[in-house]
Amino acid sequence: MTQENSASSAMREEAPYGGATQNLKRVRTRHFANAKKNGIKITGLTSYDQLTARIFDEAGIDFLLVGDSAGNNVFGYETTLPVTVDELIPLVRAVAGAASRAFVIADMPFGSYEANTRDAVHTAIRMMKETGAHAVKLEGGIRSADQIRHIVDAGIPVMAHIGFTPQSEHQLGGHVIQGRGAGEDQLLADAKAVEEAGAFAVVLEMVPADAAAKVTAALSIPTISVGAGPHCDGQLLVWTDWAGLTQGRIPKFVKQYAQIGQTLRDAATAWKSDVENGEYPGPENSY
Ligand SMILES: Nc1nc(=O)c2c([nH]1)NC[C@@H]1CN(c3ccc(C(=O)N[C@@H](CCC(=O)O)C(=O)O)cc3)CN21
Ligand SMILES: CC(C)C(=O)C(=O)O
Ligand SMILES: [Mg+2]
Repeated sequence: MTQENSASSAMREEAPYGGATQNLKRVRTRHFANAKKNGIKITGLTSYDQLTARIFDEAGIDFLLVGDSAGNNVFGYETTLPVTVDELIPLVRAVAGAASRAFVIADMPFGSYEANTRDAVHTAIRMMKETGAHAVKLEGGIRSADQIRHIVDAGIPVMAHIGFTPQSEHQLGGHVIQGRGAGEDQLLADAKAVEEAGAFAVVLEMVPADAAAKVTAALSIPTISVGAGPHCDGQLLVWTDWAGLTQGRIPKFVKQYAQIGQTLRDAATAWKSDVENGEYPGPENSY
């Protein structure tokens, strides 16, 4: 039996107990393909540090994306545009070092791949060499197909990202849903282009569910939804949105699974009060 066959039959057995890749030593690109073939949903979260990486890895999340959304969530920028490769690399290294099972993907920052295929390959190689990531992600469909092909030719798996692409939010005119009406043909053409260029999966961000369903049916590679409805092959969210840590406007597609922000605020308030009242540190916290 080939490795391919044993992996997919193993996944069929595991499916009822814990998702696409539960008992695997390390998630690989072939498991993304197998999951689509077998109708098992793929799960991903962003992560920017070793603490969350370890927790999400232990929970069995299939892949961790070290997103340039670190610009908002770690560095406090208003957009992802100012993020540099040098800023992102230490975060990717932290996540890759902490994840023993999850597939770790390094986002390519704005300005690090668009101008030409040389820049794209150079950045992707830096990411792999200096971080221990297993793949890179970049934004754009037809416009990024040459870059995807050249990175794949260098031996690096690429996750594509189409629909709403935050690095071009000023061109798109804000956080606008993509793939509506005539935009559906563009979305399908972009999806086909990244598949043909060799991407192993494609993120669809802020796309109507029915358009995402058509893309998912038209592609052999898995589609990963970020606000693209239930018919994609997998789901991905920005962890700080999902855990209730982000301040300000949260997109409608996010469902919050925790209220970490409120938990931390309550903890800080209680601790401040205990210190001021002389209740902390007690004898049990003193030498
Ligand atoms: N996945 C993701 N992409 C992002 O670009 C992003 C995040 N998450 N989380 C943090 C911030 C917040 N962002 C967003 C993105 C969209 C809306 C939003 O309200 N969108 C409208 C739809 C807009 C439309 O009608 O075209 C919504 O109702 O969700 C808000 C904040 C952008 N950032
Ligand atoms: C929202 C995802 C797809 C992303 O690109 C990021 O977190 O940077
Ligand atoms: Mg990103």
